[in-house]
Amino acid sequence: MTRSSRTSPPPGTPVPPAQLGAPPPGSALGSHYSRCFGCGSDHPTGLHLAAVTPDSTTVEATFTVGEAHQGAPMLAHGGVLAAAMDEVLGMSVYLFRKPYVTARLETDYVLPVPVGTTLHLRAWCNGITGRKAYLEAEGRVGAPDGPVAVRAAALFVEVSMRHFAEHGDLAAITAEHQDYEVNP
Ligand SMILES: CCCCCCCCCC(=O)SCCNC(=O)CCNC(=O)[C@H](O)C(C)(C)COP(=O)(O)OP(=O)(O)OC[C@H]1O[C@@H](n2cnc3c(N)ncnc32)[C@H](O)[C@@H]1OP(=O)(O)O
Repeated sequence: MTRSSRTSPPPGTPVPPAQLGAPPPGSALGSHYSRCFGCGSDHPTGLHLAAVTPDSTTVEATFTVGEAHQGAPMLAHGGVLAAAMDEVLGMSVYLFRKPYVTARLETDYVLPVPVGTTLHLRAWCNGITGRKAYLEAEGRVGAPDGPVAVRAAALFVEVSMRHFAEHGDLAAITAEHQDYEVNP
């Protein structure tokens, strides 16, 4: 992956261990919001990512490219592929049990991805320092060890739950997802 300095952890940045309260190894990861474009089951044309954590610190997910996800005829749109990477990266940082948002997302498109392809996604953390989490992900065609089609590197920044209350619809999130206190 070609990463910029903004998505590369400073030397010595520790990779955090699995957190107390993280889903146990092998757990399926639910959606954080049913209308989320990435993981929501109620989104009619969303990505419907199905994800598990093998070890409580990384995420593996699948996403099948549908007709609603085209850019060129019968090929996945690059922005949709970036969204899939953003989602799996977000799922992985969420394993560290704090709210984060994407601050920067870098993507390498390595292969064209036809409609009907199942991408096998994997995301992991390269380090967390202060509010900044450095993450990486890849998407492989057809199988977990298939050819790499997409790579991503990202900086996520920790926010408080007030971020969602002030800028979005906190009630809609907390109605479905009650393991965060708004005013801890
Ligand atoms: C309970 C369920 C919750 C479910 C959550 C689902 C979330 C799903 C994930 C998403 O979809 S996120 C959506 C897309 N992202 C956003 O909408 C974020 C929009 N951006 C912001 O809100 C703010 O810019 C941000 C919170 C990221 C940072 O603003 P702040 O004012 O809080 O922090 P600040 O600007 O001081 O930055 C903190 C640090 O990050 C660094 N930083 C911020 N943005 C950066 C950037 N783009 N590139 C590099 N560094 C960046 C910044 O330089 C600084 O570094 P230092 O601490 O070393 O000084």
